[in-house]
Amino acid sequence: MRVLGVEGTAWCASAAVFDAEADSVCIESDPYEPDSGGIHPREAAEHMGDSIPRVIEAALEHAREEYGEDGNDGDGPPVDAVAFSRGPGLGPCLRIVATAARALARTLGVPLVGVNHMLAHLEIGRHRAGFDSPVCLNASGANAHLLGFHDGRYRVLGETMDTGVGNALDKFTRHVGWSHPGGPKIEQHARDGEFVDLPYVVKGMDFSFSGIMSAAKAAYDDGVPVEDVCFSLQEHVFAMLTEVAERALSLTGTDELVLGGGVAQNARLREMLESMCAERGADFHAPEPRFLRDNAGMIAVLGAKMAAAGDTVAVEDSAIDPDFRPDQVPVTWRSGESVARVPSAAGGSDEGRGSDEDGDAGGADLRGAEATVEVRGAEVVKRRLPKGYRHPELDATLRRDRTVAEARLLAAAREAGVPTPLVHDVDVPGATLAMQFVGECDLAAALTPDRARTVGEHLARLHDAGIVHGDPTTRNVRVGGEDERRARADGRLFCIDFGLGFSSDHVEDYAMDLHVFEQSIEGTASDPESLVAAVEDGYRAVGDPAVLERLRGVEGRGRYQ
Ligand SMILES: C[C@@H](O)[C@H](NC(=O)OP(=O)(O)OC[C@H]1O[C@@H](n2cnc3c(N)ncnc32)[C@H](O)[C@@H]1O)C(=O)O
Ligand SMILES: Nc1ncnc2c1ncn2[C@@H]1O[C@H](COP(=O)(O)OP(=O)(O)OP(=O)(O)O)[C@@H](O)[C@H]1O
Ligand SMILES: [Fe+2]
Repeated sequence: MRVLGVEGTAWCASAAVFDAEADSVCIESDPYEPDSGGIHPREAAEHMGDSIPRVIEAALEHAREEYGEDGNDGDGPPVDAVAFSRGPGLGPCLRIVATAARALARTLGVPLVGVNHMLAHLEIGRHRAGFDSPVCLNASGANAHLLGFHDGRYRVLGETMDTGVGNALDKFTRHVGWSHPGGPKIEQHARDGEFVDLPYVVKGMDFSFSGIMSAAKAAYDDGVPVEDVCFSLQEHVFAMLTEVAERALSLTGTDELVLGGGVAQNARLREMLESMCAERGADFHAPEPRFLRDNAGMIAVLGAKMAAAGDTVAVEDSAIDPDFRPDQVPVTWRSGESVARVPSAAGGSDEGRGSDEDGDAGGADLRGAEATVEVRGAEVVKRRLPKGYRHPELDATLRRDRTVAEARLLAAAREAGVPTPLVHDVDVPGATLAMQFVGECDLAAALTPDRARTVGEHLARLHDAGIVHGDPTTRNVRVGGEDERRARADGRLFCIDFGLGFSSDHVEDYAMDLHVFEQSIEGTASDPESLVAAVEDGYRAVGDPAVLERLRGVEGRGRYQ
């Protein structure tokens, strides 16, 4: 099968021919380079209008040369299908691409395939790596998210709560007066920079860039050398992405990671992800740069997989969608394998090395994304080990602050009526906590609507006491055993791992906490709807209804800016 792909969601007018038998891709691209400022939608659309016909003609010319005027067999078109980026992206650009693709498919008499641009960024990595079911990190201009395949769809495991990662970097370089795109200039200047402290914001597997970008601009305005700001921006922003990618690998029990998107051309980001994967024994793949930035090669490759599965679209149904989300796409081209296996009953953590089947892990070492947890009889010792991918200063700060926060909030939560393990000892310089062993397995291994409801109640109690958990997932709740159930009628559910927690009286922070918990259910459970409804019932019964209202707003926030 041979497919001609067309791309033009924002800045890159591109056409490509993918030959599936030879696994070869020929890409013709023409980038739009704004004279000043960022991407202007009208100028970008004008660029598409001029360039799309040209790049299509060049790609077709290549196909004719390679495969003969009428294809190999002498009587057919040179390609078997035309695939195009249907969204997300800038409406005026998408419309031009779609019009050209429809006309071409009609002229050649071949089917049309409508491709989700974000899935193309990730499928190209899976295709090139030959991985089966990896966690996918997309680091592009307008987006940043983690996806895992589960039950016929790519689920969003985590994402930016405000701007895309490339757009965030570009905003800083515009402030400094550098031309678009800013990412490569940040990378160059970072080579001569030194570390300065900037905000670092992750919430479960979600993250946000607005705080760090404001701080970076303010630092520059205050006279901090621009090289230092660039260096530190990279160290913070990419460490955030690496941390959430590691958490996604840990939560889903996956040992393959692929990277996609234009920011993935940055060597420091790739180095951090590579180092994180090596430390935990996972495989990492980032495709070559021509497949990372926007390009039609990735559209043609995914288009071919879709066409082979019969997933084509009639012209009258081929409307573009500027807000097309990756989790909206029914995945027709993959079989049933899932990234997100529900962890085994044995504690639920990575491998649970040495733990026995019922999770009563005498002497065993468990491993979360951040820490190792050593079980010593009725006690566990949790150590936040240094992360080699992080800058040493950032690493030391995060390990210290999280250890202190966890000890403080475990006690505060218990006072607020939420069961937590008792802290026995805190060693701040060693980033180590000794605490009571609780529960017999993680909630991920024993999730029921009743338990989901109880977690909703727990979160409401925490929030009423001004506590934000910061990372409430089904792995950070432990399910009480028989003894604990007998001792308390409610069958205890213990909240653990308050390392990302903080005190706050903002409804927004509480809604975000609920969002993180619901996302952890949606990413891994087979019947998420009833479980999510149960969480919200529990929350409503105990907590402030304004938080549930705000949750609806959080869910739709800032995904394609
Ligand atoms: C919807 C679609 O139009 C959009 N495309 C897009 O954002 O173009 P992409 O090629 O994936 O990424 C461009 C971004 O990638 C950044 N970038 C390029 N080279 C970089 C580098 N060496 N370091 C950091 N950022 C870099 C640029 O600054 C720019 O923000 C998207 O995929 O989100
Ligand atoms: N007090 C405890 N009692 C019993 N098991 C525990 C306790 N604390 C941690 N564990 C086990 O160890 C695992 C990892 O612990 P924890 O979540 O605190 O580490 P982490 O590295 O911060 O994890 P992550 O960042 O992946 O959520 C938990 O999922 C749980 O199975
Ligand atoms: Fe892109």
